[in-house]
Amino acid sequence: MKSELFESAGFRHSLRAWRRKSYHKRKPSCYSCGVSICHNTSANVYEEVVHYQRHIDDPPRLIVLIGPSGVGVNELRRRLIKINPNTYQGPISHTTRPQNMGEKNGREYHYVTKETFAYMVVNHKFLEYGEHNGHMYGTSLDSIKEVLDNGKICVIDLEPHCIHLVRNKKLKPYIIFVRPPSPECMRQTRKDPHFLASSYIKRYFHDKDFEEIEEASRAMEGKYRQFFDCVIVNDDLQDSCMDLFTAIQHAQEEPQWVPASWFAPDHS
Ligand SMILES: Nc1ncnc2c1ncn2[C@@H]1O[C@H](COP(=O)(O)OP(=O)(O)OP(=O)(O)O)[C@@H](O)[C@H]1O
Repeated sequence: MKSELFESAGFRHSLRAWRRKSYHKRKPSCYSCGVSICHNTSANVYEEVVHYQRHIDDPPRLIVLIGPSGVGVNELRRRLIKINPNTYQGPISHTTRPQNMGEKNGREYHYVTKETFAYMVVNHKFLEYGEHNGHMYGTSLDSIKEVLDNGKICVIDLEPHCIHLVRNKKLKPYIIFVRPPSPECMRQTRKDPHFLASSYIKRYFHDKDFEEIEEASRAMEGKYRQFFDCVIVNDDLQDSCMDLFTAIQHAQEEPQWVPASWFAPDHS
């Protein structure tokens, strides 16, 4: 749990801040294709699907949370892990920032040199990576597999243009879209919380933020809806946590529709 707290305080803000910067520059980077804007959504509306029931000996399915910035993806993920750190875990990220006193390599982060980080980038080791305050941060695919191999349910938040990087037979992701409630409901429920505004300063929500979140949500859903296994409306925080918990249990224990290609023989 400790590592998760450190991680959310440090890396999440760093990566999310970097993502925002990327939006403004209109240059999100995608490791798999190396281009600045990746449209590789593998969108196949007529995808063949089969029923899949996870076997008890199979590794847990990866849980992916997607949602517009400010909707509460990180809060839901943080609460879920905090409530049951023996069951849920986030991947340990890599960083080039120096290790602080009291931190342990592999607990808060994997601390690596700039050269090692660059090597990992070139070798497509990262699902997402970015720079913040002069240091690099990244989530490696191996760190996700490590959590799953330990029998824990790995919960990540991801930008939707990266869905195709995890949507494969090895990770068998279950993708949950976190949708905002109406702006009016957000106004009522988000009176106290602060969020990371595009100026990278934490401040109270403004009315305009709620409209922007709703707009971003609509755009995201319009483009990526076919990949979502489940939608949670984040109105009341406790209810949403419960919905998330229930959805994850369903994903792990009950039959779900998944792409038939996950069970096709390998042609290697
Ligand atoms: N259902 C809710 N009710 C009230 N406050 C909420 C709810 N969900 C999230 N919040 C609060 O809203 C703020 C923004 O949430 P969070 O940081 O999780 O957003 P996010 O989707 O991860 O976006 P970002 O990319 O900006 O970090 C936080 O202060 C969080 O505690």
